Amino acid sequence: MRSNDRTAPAQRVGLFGGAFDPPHRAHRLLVESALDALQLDRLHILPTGRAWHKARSLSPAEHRLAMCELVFGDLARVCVDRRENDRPGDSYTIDTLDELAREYPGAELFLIIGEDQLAAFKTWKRWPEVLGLAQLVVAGRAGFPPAATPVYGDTRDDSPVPHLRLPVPLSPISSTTIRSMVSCGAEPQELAALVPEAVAGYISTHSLYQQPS
Ligand SMILES: Nc1ncnc2c1ncn2[C@@H]1O[C@H](COP(=O)(O)OP(=O)(O)OP(=O)(O)O)[C@@H](O)[C@H]1O
Ligand SMILES: O=C(O)c1ccc[n+]([C@@H]2O[C@H](COP(=O)([O-])O)[C@@H](O)[C@H]2O)c1
Repeated sequence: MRSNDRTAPAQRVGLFGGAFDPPHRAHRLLVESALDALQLDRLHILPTGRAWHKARSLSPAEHRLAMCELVFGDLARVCVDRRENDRPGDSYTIDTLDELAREYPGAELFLIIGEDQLAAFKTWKRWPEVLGLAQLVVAGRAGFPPAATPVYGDTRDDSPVPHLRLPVPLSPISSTTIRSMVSCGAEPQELAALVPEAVAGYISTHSLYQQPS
């Protein structure tokens, strides 16, 4: 099929952003599930540059990018995309979506987030425009009750945000737990259920997360 063939199906492009400080096994599971369930042609992993919405400062970008390569680098159709770290100022998803919509004209964009971010979604910059550019795809998260199902035509301020659900088992893993275990002296092998061995080794080699955060 020629690339300018009008009958060619639209490309399906996923975005998965996060602090990834560090990336962990639940992130990897979400990505595998999204590639499969959404039949994505491409999935951009987007480590946050400046997280305006987080109280703590993130670890240096080069460490988080390197750990993302260790977690996701072997997956076909997936790229670790550093653009939010190269852009000056706070990181906003709408800016990334604007860019990717231009880079993939006519593509269907899917924005993958966890239940905790869905709950905060109406605090995001220009969130109605985010919904105009991408389909939200939500993974349930242990400790966060599933959001209500949106009702077509409901325009109340507190109406549920339209989204698809990702069929992924609930996982209690968080980067916070990993940082806290490391700062309390956990050995790399004690992190085996939470991060791939290569990431546990990277954290240890670079002495990350030695102080409580
Ligand atoms: N266990 C999980 N289940 C479902 N979604 C998750 C899980 N962990 C992270 N996510 C989602 O992955 C994205 C990136 O998350 P992030 O890098 O902030 O990890 P985190 O574990 O939430 O980190 P932290 O504990 O530092 O807040 C977010 O959309 C978040 O909701
Ligand atoms: O654009 C926004 O205003 C916005 C507000 C909060 C979170 N986000 C994005 O949501 C993604 C997950 O955020 P977090 O805090 O769970 O790592 C990440 O890509 C953030 O940049 C984006």
